Amino acid sequence: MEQGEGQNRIEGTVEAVIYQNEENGYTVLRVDAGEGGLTVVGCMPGIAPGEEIAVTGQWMRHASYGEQFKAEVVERRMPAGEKAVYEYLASGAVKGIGAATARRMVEEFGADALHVLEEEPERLTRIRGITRKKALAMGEAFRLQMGMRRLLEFLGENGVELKLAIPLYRRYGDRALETLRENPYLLVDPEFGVDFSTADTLALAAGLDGEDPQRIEAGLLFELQHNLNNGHTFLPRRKLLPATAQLLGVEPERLSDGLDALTERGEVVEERVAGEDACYLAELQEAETYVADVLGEMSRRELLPPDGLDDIIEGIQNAQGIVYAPQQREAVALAARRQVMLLTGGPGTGKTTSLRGVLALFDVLGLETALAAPTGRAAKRLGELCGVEGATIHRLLETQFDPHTGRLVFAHDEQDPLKVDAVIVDETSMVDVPLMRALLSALRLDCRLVLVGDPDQLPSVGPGSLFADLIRSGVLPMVRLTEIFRQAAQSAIVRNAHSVNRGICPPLDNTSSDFFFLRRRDSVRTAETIVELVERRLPRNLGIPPDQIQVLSPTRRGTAGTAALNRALQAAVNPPSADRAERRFGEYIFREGDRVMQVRNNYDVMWQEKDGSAVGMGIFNGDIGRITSIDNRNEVITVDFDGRLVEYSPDMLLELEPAYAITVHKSQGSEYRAVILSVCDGPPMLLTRGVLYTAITRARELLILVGEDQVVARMTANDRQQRRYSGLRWRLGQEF
Ligand SMILES: Nc1ncnc2c1ncn2[C@@H]1O[C@H](COP(=O)(O)OP(=O)(O)OP(=O)(O)O)[C@@H](O)[C@H]1O
Repeated sequence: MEQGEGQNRIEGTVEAVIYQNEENGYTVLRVDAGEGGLTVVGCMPGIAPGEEIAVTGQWMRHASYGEQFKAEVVERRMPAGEKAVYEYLASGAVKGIGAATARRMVEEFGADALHVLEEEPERLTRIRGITRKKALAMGEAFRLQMGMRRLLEFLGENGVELKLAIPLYRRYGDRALETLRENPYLLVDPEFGVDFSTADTLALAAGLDGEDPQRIEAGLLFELQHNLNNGHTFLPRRKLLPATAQLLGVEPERLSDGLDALTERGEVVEERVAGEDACYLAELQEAETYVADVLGEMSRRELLPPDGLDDIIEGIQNAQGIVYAPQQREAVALAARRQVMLLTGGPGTGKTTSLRGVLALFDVLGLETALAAPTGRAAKRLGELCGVEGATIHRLLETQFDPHTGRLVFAHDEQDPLKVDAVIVDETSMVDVPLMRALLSALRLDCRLVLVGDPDQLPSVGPGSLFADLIRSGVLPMVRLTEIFRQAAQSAIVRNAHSVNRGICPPLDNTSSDFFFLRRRDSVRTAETIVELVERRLPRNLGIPPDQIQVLSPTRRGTAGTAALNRALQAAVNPPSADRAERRFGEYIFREGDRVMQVRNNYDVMWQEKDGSAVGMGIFNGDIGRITSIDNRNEVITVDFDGRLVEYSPDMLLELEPAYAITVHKSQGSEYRAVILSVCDGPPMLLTRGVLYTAITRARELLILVGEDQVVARMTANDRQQRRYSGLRWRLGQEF
């Protein structure tokens, strides 16, 4: 599709509804606008033939369907006149009314039929065959529809995305419009995801005073919510007040009462934590306290080790065909004595080998053990390494949507705990506080827990620096593996990862066979080299096909950022072709054969195994797949995620991005045969040691850095980590 220019307005009568998606309201209409039929597309749930509409939007050219009008604001007028009312009712627009009933209604009430239906449905009983019960049900169905329509009009008039009508309705039912008018700030809830400024404009336009308590409280909650994305579980009062004051354009002193009101109502918890006046969203405070309490409790519990533990470990070593180093032996032995433990270490220090040892021990002890990881890829890899199935934590807990709140809930919790005796979690550095809370609440009281990870990897995207906090608290039983095994030490990838971690810039002299540096003096040349490596050099010279190479960049922006690299790599490895369909979506052109990534957790999307053998739910942030087909007629893009096929409708495309190049942050928890990292100048916040270390440790066989050597040196030296406000370590310390 090509985008036309400027806003246009058309008016007409709906002739036919060609397509309507019940879930998200996406609709394709045939509209009679006086000069023949037009195609209008957009979010217009419940719209029906016979309705008069006035639509503001833009003309677009669709590759297969030609010109169509994309609606942004839709004003719907009720059909007037007997003919239009009849057509509207006969179209099936109102549940329970078909053509025959429509005819009788118009015969009886004329053009007033709709008024009767909405205001005095009991009068419908005058029509033969309509009982009182049925009449009331018809009236109710119509009123519901009118509610949706008015809600849509309100959203349209206020420049809020129309597609929010559906989730608003799901949450608030027929009181949605009223509730929204009373409190426009509810749109800022993460479920609706509207900018604070949009909701604020709406509220101010409706006459709310700039210092109204409602506005101030909404601003404070937004600021706390927003800062979860920066990894903070709380904000100190001394930061929260000025930040909110700036957001709202009011004096900080004006905010204290609002904060007090929120605390009184229990939406915010203010608590003295590690010398700060910590302000928490209530659920985060609860989650953090819960995690500290439960892990503190588990840490104190000592278990009786089995008789002959040494012999058992001996047997496990023999079965694995290795001799444990002392630290590894200690790890397995600790798992026999404690209910919870941490197992940490850098690459090649034998974490996985020890984890397998613990798993084997639990097996000998007759414990049923679940293996889990925070991402799908990490879970899969863990399963492969251990020879048993690994699951994502979300899958283990069985994610469900609460249809009333539209929020995510887990099937397993204190009421319905997991039926396992032990859980081993890998890549724990990626687990945030709310997810750990959910996991802990689903463990039986005597369930064992082993948390494995590398604390020097980038921290979780979500709030908290959980794994690092657990380690630094010194409260949990822990084994830290430090010895790099000979086999691993032969790899320059492993050696250099460790040296970066110690702040020593790795040698960039290309004397190894798996770690290379290609010096390029600017980002244009860097990008060219990266494309050449993926397109020709690695496939031809080393036999590594493009789909086993992952290009990484610390940043999205700039010539050597992921956005530009994706365009360049797509043009090189999957160029336009007559036999590969494509579809434009925002700034992207998706094409059959493209490598793509799901960028949000979507728990209620359905996948089907390629061979049709199984179906399931859920595709997660960071999952990488390939577009197998683009059906522009039905507006469906099919993506193959390692054998699981998912169909993306237009509204889901927001969750899909090209993945020839991805940011280092998105690569966490995944491994690739070959990794190419672009190292060009950029903001120091992104050029950190943690980013370089994480990127290097993603590579299994080959790592190539392309760019400027000073940038590599600077990244190695830049050990600044953005401070995350979190009270977990402090709370664990208080426990003892
Ligand atoms: N006790 C041992 N004796 C000999 N080799 C070992 C021993 N423990 C581990 N290794 C070898 O060292 C290498 C690294 O071990 P492992 O994969 O367990 O480390 P890791 O910490 O999980 O590494 P990564 O984080 O890179 O996956 C492997 O090749 C493994 O076979």
